Amino acid sequence: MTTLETRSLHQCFGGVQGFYQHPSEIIGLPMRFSVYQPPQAQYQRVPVVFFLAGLTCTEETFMIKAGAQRYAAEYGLMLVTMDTSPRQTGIPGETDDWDFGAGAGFYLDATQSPWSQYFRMESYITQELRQIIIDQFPADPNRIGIFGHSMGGHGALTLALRYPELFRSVSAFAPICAPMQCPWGQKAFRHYLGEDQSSWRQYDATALIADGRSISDLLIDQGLNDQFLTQQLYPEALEKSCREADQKLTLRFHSGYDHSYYFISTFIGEHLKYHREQLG
Ligand SMILES: N[C@@H](CCC(=O)N[C@@H](CS)C(=O)NCC(=O)O)C(=O)O
Repeated sequence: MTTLETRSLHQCFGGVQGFYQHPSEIIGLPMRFSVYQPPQAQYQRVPVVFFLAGLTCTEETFMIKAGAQRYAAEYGLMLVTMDTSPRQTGIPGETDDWDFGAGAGFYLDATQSPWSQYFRMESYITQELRQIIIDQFPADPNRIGIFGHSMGGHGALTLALRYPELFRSVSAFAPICAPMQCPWGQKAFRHYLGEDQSSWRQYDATALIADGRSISDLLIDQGLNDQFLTQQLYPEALEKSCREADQKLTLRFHSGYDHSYYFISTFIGEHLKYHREQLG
């Protein structure tokens, strides 16, 4: 069992907010993550929701900015967040861009050198981190959901579609819905996955649904004043794919809201309520 280094613990809404680091076998480097344990976790295993953050974020961003712990305590949900990529890999140029490399792992397993040696966030989350949460925290392994924001919304959608046996509920804030079609996704996929676009489809929620993958339900919130909406996010492409495939989708547009955590914190309570209901 991997040894966790506890970086800090904080009492929060009757539960415990913890920040951890461990030597990751799958990444081959130290990885950081954080867990909020609600008060109910003191005496029983509780349902869990993984949150995947967006570009430039770390394992701290959501826990500091989303205001989620109040609702997690109310609904008895454990929250798990992780860093958005491996760090300090030594790969030349890994910190040159804010939308690629460090802070931009895109929740996939890279196949192209040099990234493929370390950038394996898909396996890290679905195998190693999931197992740590089940083994070392009072988590109910049969009630795990996933959600995320922007790049992390893309991650939540694609991991839920690819691993329906692992994640029983899914939602997203302003997700990158069709990464094969937008500049952020094309840049990342070209470097991580190579030029052959047939290998990109498995990491594109709109394509996965068109190719027959499905999930029981899906909730997405999107601000209409989001500075990335028209260039990068393409919710209408996902909506079309869902409609054609008969995939259930609740896509809500909100006038005035931008891409920030002010938007996320406004709707976080509704997302956690949704996950609590879906997870039973
Ligand atoms: N660094 C970019 C913005 C990156 C950005 O907006 N990241 C989003 C996710 S895509 C985020 O959550 N940032 C962290 C924050 O708002 O605290 C810029 O300067 O335009």
